[in-house]
Amino acid sequence: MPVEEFVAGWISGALGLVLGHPFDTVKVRLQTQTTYRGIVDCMVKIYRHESLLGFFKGMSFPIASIAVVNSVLFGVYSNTLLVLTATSHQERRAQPPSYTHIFLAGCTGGFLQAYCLAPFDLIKVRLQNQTEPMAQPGSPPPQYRGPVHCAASIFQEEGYRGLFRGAWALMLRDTPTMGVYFITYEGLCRQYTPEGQNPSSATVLVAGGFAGIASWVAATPLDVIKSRMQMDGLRRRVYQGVLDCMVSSVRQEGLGVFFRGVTINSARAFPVNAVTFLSYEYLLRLWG
Ligand SMILES: CN(C)C(=N)NCCC[C@H](N)C(=O)O
Repeated sequence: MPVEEFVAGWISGALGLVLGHPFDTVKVRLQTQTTYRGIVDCMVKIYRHESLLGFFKGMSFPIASIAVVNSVLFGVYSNTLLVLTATSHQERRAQPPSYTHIFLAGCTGGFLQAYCLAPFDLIKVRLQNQTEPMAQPGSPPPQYRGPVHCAASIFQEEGYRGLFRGAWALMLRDTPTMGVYFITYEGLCRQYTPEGQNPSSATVLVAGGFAGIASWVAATPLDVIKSRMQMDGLRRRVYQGVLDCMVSSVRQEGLGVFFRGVTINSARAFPVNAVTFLSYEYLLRLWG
């Protein structure tokens, strides 16, 4: 099994993650807390109460986990295409796979990455939702002192299964939307690249950016539900499951709830995924 795709997926994912984390913090707050009036209000409040560091809460863990998660996504995607079409990454420009194969490979990558991502994403969301200022002498300590403490507390209170809270919503979110992600990327690259050639850096940046936006617009409804399921049970259980969370969220907040965070998700998705795909393609060409 070729491993370059796994390594390239890891490095490119880490670059994208650092760039996108401040947007991600604002998004998670908007989706799970009602104290903010919008993106700007949320950013101003985070900056005033928690300083610039507030935007980077919960980042150390995703940086470590991106090694697993993004490499699983890109590695499984590419190796599934290899099984389906018997072409390696280098051969695919000359013999492009069908969109059905690309979609199936993307869904497979998304499904498997969601399983690896679930505990890391839960810890990230719990840490991002802590509104206490960081390292202020005299202020009450936050519930979780850091990612390891957060993981240990969840494990102690809720057992191994607690670490997978929201995992179903995450799998439902990621399986089809990763198909959308790779189809958009490949479709745009093919559209703007002469047959048989590699796409230019500008094409990769634009196609990667739009692939990120398309997949996140499709993913946002389940992203909201996923974040709520992950925050559920901190004091008492509110939702019985994914469906119950959807129904009660719509009852209380209307259909618009499914698009909470869509603007910030899209603003984050463009630069993150432009950089992710550019570094991924660059590394594979370097090693190929
Ligand atoms: C849930 N969806 C839609 C996605 N994860 N889409 C692919 C983008 C992956 C990238 N690491 C990012 O975080 O934007």
